Amino acid sequence: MLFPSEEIRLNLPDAEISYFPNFFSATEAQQYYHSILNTTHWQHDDITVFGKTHKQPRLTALFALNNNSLKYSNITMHPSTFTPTLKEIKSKIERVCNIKFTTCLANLYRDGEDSNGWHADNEKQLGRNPVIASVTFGQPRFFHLKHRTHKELRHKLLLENGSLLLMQGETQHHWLHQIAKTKRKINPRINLTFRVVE
Ligand SMILES: O=C(O)CCC(=O)C(=O)O
Ligand SMILES: [Fe+2]
Repeated sequence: MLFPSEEIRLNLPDAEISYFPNFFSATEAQQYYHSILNTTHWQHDDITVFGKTHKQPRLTALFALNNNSLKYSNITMHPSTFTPTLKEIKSKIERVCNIKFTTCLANLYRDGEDSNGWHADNEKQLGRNPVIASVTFGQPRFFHLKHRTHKELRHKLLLENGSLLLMQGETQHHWLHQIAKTKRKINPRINLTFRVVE
């Protein structure tokens, strides 16, 4: 696919965020979902937040072209090499991002109890204005955004199967994002976030 069907630019101040709902076809998305789910060595790390240690509420895996580890929430993740499937996805995304990613952090949200708390992807190793390309395979989940200083500024969008969300510019300086828990009975979701890690 040379041109994704549609680009929706979020009209939010201090942010540069685009959403591509059907970046991958339903068939492609389903194939990728099963392939990644079954071939990934998922890890379940302890995280320490506010001095308390507990299991992260989701499974993760890190892939990179280099040896650079990824550090966040007192975790250091060491990368495996990219699989052919992940390389293929990466190059499809790079056609719209004009950037070459080094790293992919995969998240597996097993059910509605799994989540990702409020944060910004602003670690030094991601550079000044990180470009983050985030893909969804499987269960759609809501992505929440809130402005750091203008507390009334909030936004929520559904990340659908086969979609791509692109965050760039100063987004990580001014906005936090999360995937909230839900009480609904839902299927697993795989999220891939492509980044440049120095
Ligand atoms: O699952 C998502 O869509 C978001 C993942 C995320 O924010 C992250 O891994 O930094
Ligand atoms: Fe994030």
